[in-house]
Amino acid sequence: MALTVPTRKPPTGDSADAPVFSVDGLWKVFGPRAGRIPADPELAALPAAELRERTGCTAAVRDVGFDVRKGEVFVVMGLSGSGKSTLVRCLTRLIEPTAGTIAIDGEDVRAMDRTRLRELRRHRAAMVFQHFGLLPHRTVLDNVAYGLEIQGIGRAERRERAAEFVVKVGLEGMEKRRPSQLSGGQRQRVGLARALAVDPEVLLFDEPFSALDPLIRRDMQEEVVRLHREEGRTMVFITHDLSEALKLGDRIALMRDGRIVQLGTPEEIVGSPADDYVREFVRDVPREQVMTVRSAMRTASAEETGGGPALSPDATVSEAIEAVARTGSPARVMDRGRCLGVVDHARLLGVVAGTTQAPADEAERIAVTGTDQAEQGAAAETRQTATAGTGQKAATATAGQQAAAPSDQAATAEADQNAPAPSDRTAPSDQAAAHGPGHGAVTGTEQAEEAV
Ligand SMILES: Nc1ncnc2c1ncn2[C@@H]1O[C@H](COP(=O)(O)OP(=O)(O)OP(=O)(O)O)[C@@H](O)[C@H]1O
Repeated sequence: MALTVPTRKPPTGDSADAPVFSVDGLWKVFGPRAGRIPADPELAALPAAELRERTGCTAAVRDVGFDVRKGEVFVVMGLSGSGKSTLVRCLTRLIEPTAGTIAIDGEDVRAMDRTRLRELRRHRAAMVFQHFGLLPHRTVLDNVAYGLEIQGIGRAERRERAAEFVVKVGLEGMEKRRPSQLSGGQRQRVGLARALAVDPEVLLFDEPFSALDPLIRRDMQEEVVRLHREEGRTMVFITHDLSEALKLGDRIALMRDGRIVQLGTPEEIVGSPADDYVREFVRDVPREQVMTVRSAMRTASAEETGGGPALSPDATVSEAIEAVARTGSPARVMDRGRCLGVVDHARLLGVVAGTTQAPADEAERIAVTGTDQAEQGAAAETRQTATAGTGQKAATATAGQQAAAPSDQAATAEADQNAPAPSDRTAPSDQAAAHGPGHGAVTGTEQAEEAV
């Protein structure tokens, strides 16, 4: 598996740790009398197959809690059917949760009325689907301007803003083309530009690149990283692709059977898997490309602090291997002029071999054994960074409004999921809401337009 994990920087400023989304005890159960499942400890504890057999219900999301912090790329990863899409759709109630709490900037999402919900989806937390659902008879520029149009922004202003985002995603000169005159990757860029143009606080991406061929996909991932780095927007990104998760995520929530089995930075997930399932999941990841030197360093001797190559605590083990191989001596891990520790051949090999401890544990150990107070402070700080692991990467964007529109419609029509449903698969409206255009719920772009 080839990986290029971008160097991460923690967000700065007082609001860096303020959650945008706060989720607690969230359940989504599909099926008859779904509400009884979370309320009954015995039913709630049943494995998926047994639950289905006994109640006819599927618990797609089971007692999930997490915060999405401002400015981070929060990746929801898991195999097909693990509950990723359901979870993310619950955030804006495109799927109605069965139990639990969801807040955006402290506001209770479950208490929102229809108008407030519409406002939430259009302006605050917009969804970008796998198929961006471009309007075939409109030009690139008008497709990008479309989200602004449904926000009621005047023609001149929306075209000006749209033009700005067309440039931003690298489509300058293609403004007058129609979607049929674009490649798959270029179409994705139009969708991304449209999302960005409406300027939401959070962008929710549902496997936006999974239909692209590998090269275009990599291109688009880099585009997202670049845009995030430039604009620092909060993003929630669903993927079933581990390398995509490691590349894009500041933190990753790994899902299995509706639960989050581990939530952590890529380094924490790869370096310290929570259980055998996660360990198996990350087995083939090239650890040296994900782990940083903070997980490999040891305390420096007095002699070592004085010389040798210098690396930042965020440098990857792979970068350190290069530095150590080039100079033949241990490399110092430096933070604002202080030597936090050193990495040598043995420590670096330990990471590659998977025998080195988790980053947080390691930083803690160094904090305890460090040679002076300053070093202790620095190591503790390092641990903080490793744990927080948020980044300045990535992008801004918004939901394609025409993607949001049909889902809006579907969600509005949606029945209360706690009400009896005829079968395991719940009401058609729920399915539409659940999967949006990318899953074929509302596929026609004209339909989308009408819906607005
Ligand atoms: N409308 C529905 N009615 C009944 N069960 C559903 C419904 N939607 C989803 N499910 C079930 O909920 C579980 C989680 O589905 P979900 O689509 O959230 O998974 P996912 O991880 O996003 O999968 P994929 O990667 O294949 O999109 C699955 O078992 C699925 O069959």
